[in-house]
Amino acid sequence: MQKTIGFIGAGNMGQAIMGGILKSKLVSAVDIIMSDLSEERLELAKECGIKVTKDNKEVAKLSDILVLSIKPNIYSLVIKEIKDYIKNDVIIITIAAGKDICSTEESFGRKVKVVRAMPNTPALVGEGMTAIVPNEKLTTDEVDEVVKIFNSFGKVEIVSEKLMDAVTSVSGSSPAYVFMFIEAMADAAVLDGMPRDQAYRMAAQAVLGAAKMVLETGKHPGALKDMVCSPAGTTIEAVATLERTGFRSSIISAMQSCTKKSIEMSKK
Ligand SMILES: NC(=O)C1=CN([C@@H]2O[C@H](COP(=O)(O)OP(=O)(O)OC[C@H]3O[C@@H](n4cnc5c(N)ncnc54)[C@H](O)[C@@H]3O)[C@@H](O)[C@H]2O)C=CC1
Ligand SMILES: O=C(O)[C@@H]1CCC=N1
Repeated sequence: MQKTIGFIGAGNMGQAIMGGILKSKLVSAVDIIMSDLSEERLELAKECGIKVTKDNKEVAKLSDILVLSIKPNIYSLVIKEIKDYIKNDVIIITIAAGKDICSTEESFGRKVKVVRAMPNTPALVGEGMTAIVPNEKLTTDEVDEVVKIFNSFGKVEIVSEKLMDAVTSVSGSSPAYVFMFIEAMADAAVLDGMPRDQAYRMAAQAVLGAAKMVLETGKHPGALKDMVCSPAGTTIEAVATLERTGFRSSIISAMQSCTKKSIEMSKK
Protein backbone atom coordinates (compact mmCIF):
# COMPACT_ATOMS: atom_id res chain seq x y z
CA MET A 1 0.00 0.00 0.00
CA GLN A 2 1.51 3.36 -1.03
CA LYS A 3 0.07 5.41 1.80
CA THR A 4 1.37 7.13 4.92
CA ILE A 5 -0.41 5.88 7.99
CA GLY A 6 -0.29 8.16 11.02
CA PHE A 7 -1.12 7.46 14.64
CA ILE A 8 -1.81 10.02 17.32
CA GLY A 9 -1.35 8.14 20.58
CA ALA A 10 1.26 5.41 21.02
CA GLY A 11 -0.48 3.52 23.80
CA ASN A 12 -1.71 -0.06 24.05
CA MET A 13 -4.01 0.09 21.05
CA GLY A 14 -1.91 2.39 18.83
CA GLN A 15 1.11 0.12 19.35
CA ALA A 16 -0.97 -3.03 18.79
CA ILE A 17 -2.31 -1.79 15.43
CA MET A 18 1.06 -0.39 14.36
CA GLY A 19 2.76 -3.67 15.34
CA GLY A 20 0.14 -5.69 13.47
CA ILE A 21 0.53 -3.64 10.28
CA LEU A 22 4.33 -3.91 10.41
CA LYS A 23 4.27 -7.66 10.99
CA SER A 24 2.00 -8.16 8.00
CA LYS A 25 4.25 -5.91 5.84
CA LEU A 26 1.21 -4.07 4.46
CA VAL A 27 3.28 -0.88 4.59
CA SER A 28 6.92 -0.49 5.53
CA ALA A 29 8.12 1.19 8.72
CA VAL A 30 9.14 4.39 6.87
CA ASP A 31 5.53 4.94 5.86
CA ILE A 32 4.28 5.00 9.44
CA ILE A 33 4.46 8.05 11.71
CA MET A 34 3.34 8.21 15.32
CA SER A 35 3.05 10.96 17.91
CA ASP A 36 2.63 10.86 21.66
CA LEU A 37 3.32 13.18 24.57
CA SER A 38 5.27 10.44 26.32
CA GLU A 39 8.94 9.93 25.39
CA GLU A 40 8.80 6.43 26.82
CA ARG A 41 5.88 5.37 24.58
CA LEU A 42 7.63 6.87 21.55
CA GLU A 43 10.84 5.04 22.41
CA LEU A 44 9.03 1.72 22.03
CA ALA A 45 7.60 2.81 18.66
CA LYS A 46 11.01 4.07 17.51
CA GLU A 47 12.51 0.65 18.13
CA CYS A 48 10.15 -0.66 15.40
CA GLY A 49 11.82 1.72 12.91
CA ILE A 50 8.86 4.06 12.39
CA LYS A 51 9.03 7.88 12.43
CA VAL A 52 8.11 9.38 15.79
CA THR A 53 7.38 12.90 16.95
CA LYS A 54 5.87 14.74 19.90
CA ASP A 55 4.08 17.04 17.46
CA ASN A 56 0.55 15.85 16.59
CA LYS A 57 0.31 18.46 13.83
CA GLU A 58 3.28 16.91 12.01
CA VAL A 59 1.48 13.56 11.95
CA ALA A 60 -1.70 15.28 10.75
CA LYS A 61 0.16 17.00 7.89
CA LEU A 62 1.81 13.82 6.57
CA SER A 63 -0.94 11.20 6.96
CA ASP A 64 -3.14 9.81 4.17
CA ILE A 65 -4.81 7.64 6.79
CA LEU A 66 -4.85 8.97 10.34
CA VAL A 67 -5.65 6.80 13.35
CA LEU A 68 -6.72 8.66 16.49
CA SER A 69 -5.50 6.22 19.14
CA ILE A 70 -5.92 8.45 22.18
CA LYS A 71 -8.37 8.17 25.08
CA PRO A 72 -11.97 9.27 24.38
CA ASN A 73 -11.79 12.20 26.84
CA ILE A 74 -9.08 14.01 24.84
CA TYR A 75 -10.53 13.42 21.35
CA SER A 76 -12.01 16.90 20.94
CA LEU A 77 -8.86 18.55 22.30
CA VAL A 78 -6.62 16.68 19.83
CA ILE A 79 -9.00 17.22 16.89
CA LYS A 80 -9.07 20.95 17.66
CA GLU A 81 -5.27 20.94 17.60
CA ILE A 82 -4.93 19.14 14.23
CA LYS A 83 -8.05 19.96 12.21
CA ASP A 84 -6.45 22.76 10.20
CA TYR A 85 -3.41 20.63 9.30
CA ILE A 86 -4.96 17.46 7.85
CA LYS A 87 -4.79 16.64 4.13
CA ASN A 88 -8.00 17.31 2.20
CA ASP A 89 -8.62 13.68 1.36
CA VAL A 90 -7.37 12.11 4.60
CA ILE A 91 -9.26 9.16 6.05
CA ILE A 92 -9.71 9.61 9.79
CA ILE A 93 -9.98 6.39 11.77
CA THR A 94 -11.38 6.67 15.29
CA ILE A 95 -11.04 3.77 17.71
CA ALA A 96 -12.42 5.28 20.91
CA ALA A 97 -15.24 3.67 22.85
CA GLY A 98 -18.38 5.77 22.65
CA LYS A 99 -17.18 8.22 19.96
CA ASP A 100 -19.77 8.23 17.21
CA ILE A 101 -19.23 9.40 13.65
CA CYS A 102 -21.44 12.44 14.10
CA SER A 103 -19.44 13.77 17.05
CA THR A 104 -16.17 13.27 15.15
CA GLU A 105 -17.52 15.17 12.13
CA GLU A 106 -18.72 17.92 14.46
CA SER A 107 -15.31 18.20 16.10
CA PHE A 108 -13.65 18.60 12.68
CA GLY A 109 -16.30 21.17 11.78
CA ARG A 110 -16.78 19.68 8.33
CA LYS A 111 -17.65 16.43 6.53
CA VAL A 112 -14.29 14.64 6.64
CA LYS A 113 -13.90 10.99 5.69
CA VAL A 114 -14.40 9.08 8.93
CA VAL A 115 -14.24 5.41 9.79
CA ARG A 116 -15.38 4.51 13.28
CA ALA A 117 -13.56 1.35 14.30
CA MET A 118 -13.48 -0.85 17.38
CA PRO A 119 -10.38 -3.06 17.34
CA ASN A 120 -8.89 -5.15 20.15
CA THR A 121 -5.40 -5.83 21.51
CA PRO A 122 -4.97 -9.33 19.94
CA ALA A 123 -4.11 -7.21 16.85
CA LEU A 124 -0.59 -7.42 18.21
CA VAL A 125 -0.40 -11.15 17.46
CA GLY A 126 -2.30 -11.04 14.16
CA GLU A 127 -5.57 -12.24 15.72
CA GLY A 128 -7.44 -8.95 16.09
CA MET A 129 -11.18 -8.54 15.68
CA THR A 130 -12.28 -5.16 14.39
CA ALA A 131 -15.72 -3.83 13.55
CA ILE A 132 -15.83 -0.77 11.31
CA VAL A 133 -18.43 1.80 10.26
CA PRO A 134 -17.40 4.07 7.36
CA ASN A 135 -19.24 7.35 6.80
CA GLU A 136 -20.76 8.09 3.40
CA LYS A 137 -17.77 10.21 2.29
CA LEU A 138 -15.59 7.17 1.65
CA THR A 139 -15.56 5.53 -1.78
CA THR A 140 -15.86 1.75 -2.07
CA ASP A 141 -12.13 1.58 -2.88
CA GLU A 142 -11.30 3.55 0.25
CA VAL A 143 -13.46 1.27 2.40
CA ASP A 144 -11.62 -1.71 0.85
CA GLU A 145 -8.33 -0.08 1.74
CA VAL A 146 -9.36 0.38 5.38
CA VAL A 147 -10.59 -3.22 5.50
CA LYS A 148 -7.17 -4.28 4.18
CA ILE A 149 -5.44 -2.43 7.03
CA PHE A 150 -7.49 -4.13 9.74
CA ASN A 151 -7.34 -7.45 7.88
CA SER A 152 -3.56 -7.26 8.04
CA PHE A 153 -3.73 -8.17 11.73
CA GLY A 154 -6.99 -10.06 12.10
CA LYS A 155 -10.62 -10.25 11.10
CA VAL A 156 -12.85 -7.31 10.12
CA GLU A 157 -16.61 -6.88 9.94
CA ILE A 158 -18.48 -3.88 8.59
CA VAL A 159 -21.43 -3.22 10.91
CA SER A 160 -24.13 -0.61 11.34
CA GLU A 161 -23.30 2.06 13.88
CA LYS A 162 -26.11 1.06 16.26
CA LEU A 163 -24.20 -2.18 16.97
CA MET A 164 -20.99 -0.47 18.06
CA ASP A 165 -21.79 -0.54 21.80
CA ALA A 166 -22.42 -4.29 21.61
CA VAL A 167 -19.19 -4.67 19.59
CA THR A 168 -17.23 -2.88 22.32
CA SER A 169 -18.46 -5.44 24.82
CA VAL A 170 -18.14 -8.62 22.72
CA SER A 171 -14.79 -7.95 21.04
CA GLY A 172 -13.19 -4.60 22.07
CA SER A 173 -13.23 -5.30 25.81
CA SER A 174 -13.67 -9.08 25.83
CA PRO A 175 -9.97 -10.03 25.70
CA ALA A 176 -9.83 -8.73 29.30
CA TYR A 177 -12.51 -11.21 30.42
CA VAL A 178 -10.74 -14.03 28.59
CA PHE A 179 -7.42 -13.16 30.26
CA MET A 180 -9.21 -13.32 33.63
CA PHE A 181 -10.65 -16.71 32.69
CA ILE A 182 -7.19 -18.02 31.74
CA GLU A 183 -5.70 -16.62 34.92
CA ALA A 184 -8.39 -18.24 37.04
CA MET A 185 -7.95 -21.63 35.33
CA ALA A 186 -4.19 -21.40 35.83
CA ASP A 187 -4.65 -20.53 39.51
CA ALA A 188 -6.76 -23.64 39.94
CA ALA A 189 -4.11 -25.77 38.23
CA VAL A 190 -1.44 -24.26 40.51
CA LEU A 191 -3.67 -25.15 43.44
CA ASP A 192 -3.58 -28.71 42.09
CA GLY A 193 0.24 -28.59 42.09
CA MET A 194 1.09 -27.58 38.52
CA PRO A 195 3.97 -25.12 37.89
CA ARG A 196 2.54 -21.69 36.98
CA ASP A 197 4.17 -21.28 33.54
CA GLN A 198 2.90 -24.66 32.46
CA ALA A 199 -0.57 -23.82 33.82
CA TYR A 200 -0.74 -20.59 31.70
CA ARG A 201 0.42 -22.48 28.61
CA MET A 202 -2.14 -25.25 29.04
CA ALA A 203 -5.06 -22.95 29.92
CA ALA A 204 -4.30 -20.56 27.03
CA GLN A 205 -3.90 -23.36 24.49
CA ALA A 206 -7.23 -24.87 25.60
CA VAL A 207 -8.93 -21.48 25.05
CA LEU A 208 -7.25 -21.08 21.64
CA GLY A 209 -8.25 -24.59 20.58
CA ALA A 210 -11.83 -24.20 21.80
CA ALA A 211 -12.19 -20.86 19.96
CA LYS A 212 -10.85 -22.46 16.77
CA MET A 213 -13.38 -25.29 17.09
CA VAL A 214 -16.23 -22.75 17.23
CA LEU A 215 -14.87 -20.89 14.20
CA GLU A 216 -13.89 -23.89 12.10
CA THR A 217 -16.48 -26.60 12.76
CA GLY A 218 -19.55 -24.36 12.49
CA LYS A 219 -21.03 -26.42 15.33
CA HIS A 220 -23.13 -24.82 18.06
CA PRO A 221 -20.98 -24.06 21.16
CA GLY A 222 -23.44 -26.11 23.23
CA ALA A 223 -22.88 -29.16 21.00
CA LEU A 224 -19.11 -28.74 21.34
CA LYS A 225 -19.52 -28.55 25.13
CA ASP A 226 -21.59 -31.76 25.05
CA MET A 227 -18.75 -33.53 23.20
CA VAL A 228 -16.48 -32.94 26.23
CA CYS A 229 -18.96 -34.10 28.87
CA SER A 230 -18.82 -37.87 29.48
CA PRO A 231 -21.83 -39.30 31.39
CA ALA A 232 -21.03 -39.21 35.10
CA GLY A 233 -17.60 -37.91 34.14
CA THR A 234 -15.36 -35.10 35.31
CA THR A 235 -16.44 -32.30 32.94
CA ILE A 236 -20.15 -32.45 33.76
CA GLU A 237 -19.22 -31.98 37.44
CA ALA A 238 -17.42 -28.76 36.51
CA VAL A 239 -20.27 -27.67 34.20
CA ALA A 240 -22.84 -28.25 36.98
CA THR A 241 -20.76 -26.15 39.39
CA LEU A 242 -20.40 -23.37 36.80
CA GLU A 243 -24.19 -23.31 36.32
CA ARG A 244 -24.82 -23.33 40.10
CA THR A 245 -22.42 -20.43 40.65
CA GLY A 246 -23.86 -18.29 37.86
CA PHE A 247 -21.00 -18.45 35.35
CA ARG A 248 -23.08 -17.57 32.29
CA SER A 249 -25.26 -14.99 33.97
CA SER A 250 -22.15 -13.36 35.44
CA ILE A 251 -20.71 -12.95 31.93
CA ILE A 252 -23.98 -11.65 30.52
CA SER A 253 -24.29 -9.11 33.38
CA ALA A 254 -20.68 -8.00 32.94
CA MET A 255 -21.20 -7.47 29.23
CA GLN A 256 -24.42 -5.55 29.82
CA SER A 257 -22.50 -3.14 32.10
CA CYS A 258 -19.85 -2.78 29.40
CA THR A 259 -22.44 -1.95 26.72
CA LYS A 260 -24.20 0.46 29.11
CA LYS A 261 -20.93 2.28 29.80
CA SER A 262 -20.24 2.57 26.08
CA ILE A 263 -23.71 4.09 25.55
CA GLU A 264 -23.12 6.54 28.44
CA MET A 265 -19.76 7.55 26.98
CA SER A 266 -21.37 8.45 23.64
CA LYS A 267 -23.75 10.84 25.41
CA LYS A 268 -20.89 12.92 26.88
N1 LIG B 1 -6.90 -0.93 25.03
C1 LIG B 1 -7.80 -1.58 24.33
O1 LIG B 1 -7.96 -2.82 24.43
C2 LIG B 1 -8.69 -0.86 23.35
C3 LIG B 1 -8.73 0.53 23.31
N2 LIG B 1 -9.55 1.17 22.44
C4 LIG B 1 -9.55 2.64 22.37
O2 LIG B 1 -8.24 3.04 22.02
C5 LIG B 1 -7.97 4.31 22.55
C6 LIG B 1 -6.63 4.28 23.23
O3 LIG B 1 -6.67 3.34 24.29
P1 LIG B 1 -5.34 2.70 24.87
O4 LIG B 1 -4.36 2.54 23.76
O5 LIG B 1 -5.73 1.55 25.69
O6 LIG B 1 -4.86 3.91 25.82
P2 LIG B 1 -3.40 4.26 26.31
O7 LIG B 1 -3.54 5.12 27.51
O8 LIG B 1 -2.56 3.03 26.39
O9 LIG B 1 -2.83 5.15 25.10
C7 LIG B 1 -3.16 6.48 24.88
C8 LIG B 1 -1.88 7.20 24.49
O10 LIG B 1 -2.20 8.55 24.16
C9 LIG B 1 -1.14 9.37 24.63
N3 LIG B 1 -1.61 10.74 24.71
C10 LIG B 1 -2.29 11.33 25.73
N4 LIG B 1 -2.56 12.62 25.42
C11 LIG B 1 -2.06 12.83 24.17
C12 LIG B 1 -2.01 13.94 23.30
N5 LIG B 1 -2.57 15.12 23.65
N6 LIG B 1 -1.40 13.81 22.11
C13 LIG B 1 -0.84 12.63 21.74
N7 LIG B 1 -0.84 11.54 22.52
C14 LIG B 1 -1.44 11.64 23.72
C15 LIG B 1 -0.74 8.76 25.95
O11 LIG B 1 0.57 9.17 26.34
C16 LIG B 1 -0.83 7.27 25.63
O12 LIG B 1 0.40 6.74 25.18
C17 LIG B 1 -9.11 4.65 23.49
O13 LIG B 1 -9.90 5.63 22.88
C18 LIG B 1 -9.84 3.35 23.69
O14 LIG B 1 -11.24 3.54 23.84
C19 LIG B 1 -10.32 0.49 21.54
C20 LIG B 1 -10.31 -0.87 21.52
C21 LIG B 1 -9.53 -1.66 22.45
O1 LIG C 1 -11.83 -0.05 28.20
C1 LIG C 1 -11.99 0.71 27.24
O2 LIG C 1 -12.64 1.77 27.36
C2 LIG C 1 -11.43 0.36 25.88
C3 LIG C 1 -12.48 0.21 24.84
C4 LIG C 1 -12.48 -1.24 24.44
C5 LIG C 1 -11.38 -1.81 25.19
N1 LIG C 1 -10.79 -0.93 25.94
